[in-house]
Amino acid sequence: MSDTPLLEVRNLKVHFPLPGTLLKPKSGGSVKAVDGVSFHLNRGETLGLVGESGCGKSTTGMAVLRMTPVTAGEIHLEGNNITDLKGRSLRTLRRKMQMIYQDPFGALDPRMRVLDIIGEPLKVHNLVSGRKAYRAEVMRLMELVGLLPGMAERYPHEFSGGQRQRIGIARALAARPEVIICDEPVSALDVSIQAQIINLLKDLQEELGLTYLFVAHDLAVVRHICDRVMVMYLGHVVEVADSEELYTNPQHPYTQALLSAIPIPDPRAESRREVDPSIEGEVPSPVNPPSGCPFHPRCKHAMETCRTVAPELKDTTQGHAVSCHLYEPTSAAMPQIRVASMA
Ligand SMILES: Nc1ncnc2c1ncn2[C@@H]1O[C@H](COP(=O)(O)OP(=O)(O)OP(=O)(O)O)[C@@H](O)[C@H]1O
Repeated sequence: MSDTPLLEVRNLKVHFPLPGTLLKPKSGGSVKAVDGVSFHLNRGETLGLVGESGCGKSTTGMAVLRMTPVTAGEIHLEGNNITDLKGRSLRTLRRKMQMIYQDPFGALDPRMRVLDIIGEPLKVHNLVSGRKAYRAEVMRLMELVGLLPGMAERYPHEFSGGQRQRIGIARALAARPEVIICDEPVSALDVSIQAQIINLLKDLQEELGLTYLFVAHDLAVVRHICDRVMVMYLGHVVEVADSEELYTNPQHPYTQALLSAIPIPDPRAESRREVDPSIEGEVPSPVNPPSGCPFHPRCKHAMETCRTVAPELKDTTQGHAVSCHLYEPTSAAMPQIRVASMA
C-alpha cells in the first residue's frame, strides 16, 4: 500500500437546517449530522465506519461522494481537493468514486434490463465504443460478480436480494472506480447471503485492488472485512484503530459499550454476556442531542466541557486514536469493561 492516502477527509461538517428554518436560514437550528470528522483511506484498504442509527455514517459517505452539500471541511482524492468541484470535473470524480447501496430492491430501476443497469456507467462515462464492446463488457462484469451472462435481458424483479446486490456491485465496478463506498451493503440480506456478498467484495478487492469505505452498524460483519475501523457517535469520530486492535483493546467507553452488545454465537457464553446499559434504550439523535456528556454517562468530566468542547482525537498507540476528555495517553487506560468474545 502507498504511504499517500488515496482519500483524505479533514474536519468535515455537514449540517442540515431543521425543518422550518429552510426559508429563514439565519433563524438558527440545524442538525449536525457530521460535525468535524477527519480520516484517511489508504489505497487497497477497507475502512469500516460504524455506529448506531443516525450517527452520521451515511451522510459522511454521501458528502465524500459529493452527493450532499458540505458545510465545512475538505475532501482530498489522490492529493487533489475535490470539495468544491463542479461541472465536468465533478462528473469525472463521480466515475472515480462509486457507491453500493443498502437496499438492493430500491437501488435498481425496475423498468431497466440488467444489461442497461450495469452498462449505464459505461455510456455515461464513455468507457467503451460500439454496441458489441458494450455488451461484451457487461457480460464480463456479470461474470466477475457471479451472475450468468444469460441473465442480462432480465429485469430486477426476477432476481433474489443477493443477486440484486451483485447487479449493484457490477454497476459500481463498470465505472472502474478508485474508491467504493459500501453503505450497509449486506444489512438488508439474509444472514446466509451476507457472507457470500462479503466474500465477493473481498475477492474483488484482491483482484482489482479496490479501496472500500464500509459503512455498517453490524460490528460483527465489519470485523471480517475491515483493515481499520472508525467509530462514530452523534456526528463525531470517537475512536479509530486497526480492526483487531479495536476489537481486542477498545479504549473509548462508547466503543466498549457497542462491542458489549454484539451477540456471541455460543449459547452458554451468550447467556453470560453483559450488555453495557448505556447502549440500551433509545438511540440518541443529533436533532435533540442528550444533555451532559454526549459520549458516555460514565465520563467523570464536567458535563459542560464535553458539550461545549469536542474532545480532540488523541493518538494512543500507533494508528489507534481516541476522542474523550477522560483519556490520557500517558496514564493507564480508561476504565475497561469486559468485552464480549467473538469466538
Ligand atoms: N437531508 C437531510 N436533511 C435533514 N436531516 C438529515 C438529512 N440526511 C440525514 N439527516 C439527519 O442526519 C442524521 C444522520 O443521518 P445518517 O443517515 O447519516 O445516519 P446513519 O448513521 O447513516 O444512520 P442509519 O444507519 O440509520 O442510516 C440523522 O439525524 C438524520 O435524520
